[in-house]
Amino acid sequence: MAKKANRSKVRTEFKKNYQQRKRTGDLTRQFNQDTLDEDALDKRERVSGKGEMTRHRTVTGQSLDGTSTDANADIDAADSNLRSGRVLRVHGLESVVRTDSGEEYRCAVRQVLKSISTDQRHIVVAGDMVVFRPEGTSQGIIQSVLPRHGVLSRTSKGRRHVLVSNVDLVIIVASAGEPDIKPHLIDRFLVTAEQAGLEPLIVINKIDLVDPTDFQPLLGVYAQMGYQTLLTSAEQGWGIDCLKSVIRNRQSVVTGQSGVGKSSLLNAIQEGLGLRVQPVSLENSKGKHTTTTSEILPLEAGGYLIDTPGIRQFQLWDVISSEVAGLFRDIRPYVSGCRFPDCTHIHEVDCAVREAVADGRIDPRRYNSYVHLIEDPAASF
Ligand SMILES: Nc1nc2c(ncn2[C@@H]2O[C@H](COP(=O)(O)OP(=O)(O)OP(=O)(O)O)[C@@H](O)[C@H]2O)c(=O)[nH]1
Ligand SMILES: [Zn+2]
Repeated sequence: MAKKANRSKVRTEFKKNYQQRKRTGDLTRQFNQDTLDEDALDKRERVSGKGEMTRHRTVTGQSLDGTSTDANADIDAADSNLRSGRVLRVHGLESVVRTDSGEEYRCAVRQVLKSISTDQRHIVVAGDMVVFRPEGTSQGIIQSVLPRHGVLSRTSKGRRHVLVSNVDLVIIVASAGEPDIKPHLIDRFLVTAEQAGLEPLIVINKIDLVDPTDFQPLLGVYAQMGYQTLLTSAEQGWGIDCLKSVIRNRQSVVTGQSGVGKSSLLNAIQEGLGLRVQPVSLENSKGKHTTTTSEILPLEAGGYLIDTPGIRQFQLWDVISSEVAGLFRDIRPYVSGCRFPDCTHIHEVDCAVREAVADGRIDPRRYNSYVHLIEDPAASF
């Protein structure tokens, strides 16, 4: 009975969303509020850039399509006192910025930047590329935030909260045992990565606890969809070199349930990354959240790793149910074959998705993940 009521709720939501998008002629757009918001912020920035902000505007404008090196060159031309760098972490009003040459500055945010943001918490986030004016050898003032890509965010109490920016790889860590693998949770993280337009890498850690061949069928399904997969043991050092080579020179975010070995993997990748590792709680085998602050960790081999506690629980993410099918790579190709354009692929007749499940073209376990995600988007694990 409760399930029936839930299905009808899901259907109503689908319809509402479909109709709204139809009205706005926006049926093909992937949900990417982040980009829109960044554009809006950028516009506000340019408007308020008149007069006092002229030099800042020049720097930002010239850096729009530039890499950090280009940005540096532009800045040198405009003002030799300005430097660029990446925000490693934000502590209240202070951000720690690292330059390309590895120097770190503790920076405040320029007052005018604060006034153009509707939510002051979002002016600067970990991962941002910023232009700052050094004051002394270790302090500075952030003048501008360069345009972001690969933004991960969540909505809390109706407000968007950017967790990290400029990400290009999401490492989804699961464990082969202790805690047991949860393919549904991997699928949820995959949907999140697809939604944000980021490349995912699926890592199954603690492979020392099981027979690796047990995982071949599961990994085969993911590989068939074009996802990169990797078996590791942080404890035994297995698969670590491979992981290192995949993440070299990229900015990767580490995600996954508590206790799967994220911190252990980071420590195995690079000694002294300094993350705390605690034994999995004996009572429930779920592990404790021992990592508490967001941080971009520079890698000796090049690139950055991001450990962000806020993205560990899927329910923190915004996923619009009518768009979920399009975020499942294996379900997406069938969606256009359904009789009803607002098909939920759960109970409708002439549903191309359900037909593909019935004759084995879609893995039934993946389809179950889809149904769970639609019926219980806020499921906790
Ligand atoms: N057997 C085995 N145990 C591992 C492995 N990797 C990590 N562990 C253990 O799993 C437990 C949890 O590891 P963490 O690295 O703290 O896990 P986490 O994902 O960072 O946990 P949170 O910080 O709570 O999110 C620790 O007791 C580790 O020693 C592995 O490859 N094999
Ligand atoms: Zn359908």
